Amino acid sequence: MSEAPICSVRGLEKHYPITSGLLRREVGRVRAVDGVSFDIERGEALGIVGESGSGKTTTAHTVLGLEEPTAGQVCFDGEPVAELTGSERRSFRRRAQLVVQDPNDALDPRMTVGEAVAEPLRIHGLDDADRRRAVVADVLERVGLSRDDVERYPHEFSGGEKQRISIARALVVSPDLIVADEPTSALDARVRAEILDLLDRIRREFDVALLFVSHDLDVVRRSCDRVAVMYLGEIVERGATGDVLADPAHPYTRVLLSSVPSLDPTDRELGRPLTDTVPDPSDPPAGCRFHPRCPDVIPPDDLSVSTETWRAIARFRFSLRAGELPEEAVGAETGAARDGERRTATQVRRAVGLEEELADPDAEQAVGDAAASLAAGDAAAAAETLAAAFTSVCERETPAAVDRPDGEERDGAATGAVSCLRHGRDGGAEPVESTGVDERR
Ligand SMILES: Nc1ncnc2c1ncn2[C@@H]1O[C@H](COP(=O)(O)OP(=O)(O)OP(=O)(O)O)[C@@H](O)[C@H]1O
Repeated sequence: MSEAPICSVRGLEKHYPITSGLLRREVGRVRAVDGVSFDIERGEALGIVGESGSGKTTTAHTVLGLEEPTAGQVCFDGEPVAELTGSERRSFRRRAQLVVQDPNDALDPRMTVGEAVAEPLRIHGLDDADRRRAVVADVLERVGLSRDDVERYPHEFSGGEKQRISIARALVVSPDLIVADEPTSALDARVRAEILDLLDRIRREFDVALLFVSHDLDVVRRSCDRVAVMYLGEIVERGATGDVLADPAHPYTRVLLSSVPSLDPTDRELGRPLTDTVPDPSDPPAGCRFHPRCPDVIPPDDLSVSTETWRAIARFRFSLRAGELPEEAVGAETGAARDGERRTATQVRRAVGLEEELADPDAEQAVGDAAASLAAGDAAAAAETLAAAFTSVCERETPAAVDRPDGEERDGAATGAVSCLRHGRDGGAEPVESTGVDERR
């Protein structure tokens, strides 16, 4: 593709200050978006996918200029958005439109459909009322409504129809980019499919680019040419949708995929995160931000246990830190044991799946000590022992984005990238594909 992208995002950051006291002194920052880069080509559909709180909406709003970036740059049609003034800024506001999840947020209940869809035209300078009426009637038909709907009010329409009206409002000013933030999550499956079909048709008919923000991989699979996967304010993997979903290179992408109910149980188990708690974006984990949840977290070089055992150790360590240990593993003094009885170290080890003696003597010593500390109610000592004995490179090194292993090339450049230390390290470990095989003894 030789034409410059319609939108180009580089090193984008959006941090929200956390303040305290009367003087509202800054005591921290929510790193909602933390160094994100991507391009949206003209006429393509790019999906941003990730769990709640990963920074998708903040990215979308910052792209549209609704939020000011803390750092980094958004260029629209080659121009830095932050530097646009006057008519250029107005033109950007027309050319980049937003469709939100709940159409009720976009529609004034006191305005007729005709008024609602005509409003952006008026704001952007189409003063001729007859012309406006003609354009509105045409757009309503293009989104699957009737030109006779102009006199009706939003409450007379179903959820799906209201979303069509809000799409008509975006489309009426002939944008080059529509940012659709969870456009179908409030709709039932049948209507969702209809709205996705509509957006797809609009993209082709009007050659408008779409930025889809969604937590739903099925939406992305269905509607997007390319996908960027976000976790805790960062893009961890991006590439052609087919490549990324068929062969995810980042463990987080596998975790997201494994939450899709249609997968077979083996795939689902492979993508099970070590812990469920998403860390606070004001205090993200060091190194790879996903490491405390990552089922493929890299073991210490000198550890000689099976992959399965390493996973159990890592789960023990990070669940303890996240406060997610099973009740059976928690000593009475920590206040969480149901029966108020003290646990034995053996019971703790059984509860975390490490009851058998480990072949590696150092690992055995550390797990035994940690279990004993926990049984005695000293969770802090247990956490310290595990952290000292089982430090992963994933918490020391921040992964750089490297080409996806099987990424196709376009114009000589790889189309996909992954930020995971399992890829691209010199002699680095390959992604873990199997469970239960003792690979390290
Ligand atoms: N105005 C704000 N002030 C402080 N923190 C914010 C603000 N807006 C968002 N955040 C925080 O930034 C992080 C990213 O939020 P964002 O809404 O962008 O995520 P998301 O991936 O779109 O999630 P969701 O799907 O739940 O909307 C969250 O931790 C959120 O609490």
